[in-house]
Amino acid sequence: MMDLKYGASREKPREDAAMKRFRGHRVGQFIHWGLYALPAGRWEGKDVEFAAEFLPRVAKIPQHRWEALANDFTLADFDAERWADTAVALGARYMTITTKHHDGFCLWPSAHTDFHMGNTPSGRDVLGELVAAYEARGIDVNFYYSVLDWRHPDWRFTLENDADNLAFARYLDFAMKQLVELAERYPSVKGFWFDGTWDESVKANGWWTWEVERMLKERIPGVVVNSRLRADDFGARHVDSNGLLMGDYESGYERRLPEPWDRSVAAHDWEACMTIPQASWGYHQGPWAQSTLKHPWDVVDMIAHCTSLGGNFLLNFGPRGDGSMAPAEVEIARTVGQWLGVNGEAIYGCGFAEGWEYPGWGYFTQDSSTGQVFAVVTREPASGRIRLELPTGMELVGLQLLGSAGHPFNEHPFKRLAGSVFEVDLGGATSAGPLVFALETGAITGPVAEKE
Ligand SMILES: COc1ccc([C@H]2[C@H](O)[C@H](O)[C@H](C)N2C)cc1
Repeated sequence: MMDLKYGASREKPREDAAMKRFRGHRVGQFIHWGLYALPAGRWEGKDVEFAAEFLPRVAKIPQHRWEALANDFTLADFDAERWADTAVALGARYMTITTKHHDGFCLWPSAHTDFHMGNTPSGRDVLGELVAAYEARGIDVNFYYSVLDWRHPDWRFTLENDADNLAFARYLDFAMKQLVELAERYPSVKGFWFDGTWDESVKANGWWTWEVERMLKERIPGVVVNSRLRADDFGARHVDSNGLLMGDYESGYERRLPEPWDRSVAAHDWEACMTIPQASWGYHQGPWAQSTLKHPWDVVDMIAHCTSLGGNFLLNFGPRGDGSMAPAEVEIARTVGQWLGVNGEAIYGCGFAEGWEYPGWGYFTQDSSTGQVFAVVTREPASGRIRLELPTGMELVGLQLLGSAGHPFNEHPFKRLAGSVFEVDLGGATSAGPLVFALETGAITGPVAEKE
């Protein structure tokens, strides 16, 4: 093991109450909102693909024209209560909001820049309104903060000379001041989601990333920080040069999940973040985005996939320029939330089911406190039957289809194929969306007649 000054803070996952709470949430609402929601991927009458929040870079928009958007950011239809209601509808237990994205615009009245909400027509403190509305509903709030800042004069992608080093030192000082400001203004925030840390300039300043994590944890005990913030003494990111995870959970899964399903992922805490369109985080009005919205059952499959490997799933919403949520995204939230309303006991507070192999037709999840195992069937075989392979020596005693109150364990048709292998006929089971069974199991006590 190398002796690192700015490496991982621990070798094992955090087991304190705040981390257990974050881990048990399993489902979060990501929100990307800023000036980019106004053009929404269209500039000078032309749709620009792959560019909602990236529009200023992709369309090479002059800085002064981008900054002028602040004058149109009227928040005419922004209502934090309605946003929070969308999170409730989704069944989200936490929300992560872009306080400042790569363009440098701040959703709070920062004292350290002029590019913020205070210099817009409404002057409203968007972050303050959101924290109040979400916490009133018992939903934890986390802050996304982009270290990358395209607007700030002292930002550097690389450090070529002393002048660059001096400028970037000023930038890191500015960013630290903004992070202290966020921690002081909104002390109830539960986590920080850092982004924009892939450039050489940041990787060469692992000490700063270590200092940021230390400062936040000093000011907000229990606060949860993602792995994207951290670089170690040698510029290694997420995982330090000794192979240990930095930050409190791995956050490299962006618009992808662990494929193939691999139990080793369950060794540490992690979170996958996902867009509803194929690839747009900010609202993009064009068919490039709007024709690629995920189906609610795709989202349910991803939620169960993450839970089965002990990870959280953060589904992104891109509100429109006027502050209204996009109706199509709200509809998806409602459908997923209705499914979670019936089947959430297989997700919330659940994780990796030790000893259960990946079944192919869906996922096994296990309640971390009761040990109850669930089968989430997201890819029903054409045969209408699933092969249920229990850990060796275990007996399937019965199974309960969630949401079918009164459906006693033993009624559902299943038969033993061999030893601890059973087949369940899904035939009669009906449910809105993927089926979930609570499994009642026991130890095999006597000889088992093997099927010929
Ligand atoms: C391909 O390079 C990317 C892709 C996504 C990102 C940003 C997105 O704007 C969004 O904030 C996502 C979470 N982040 C990684 C940055 C660089």
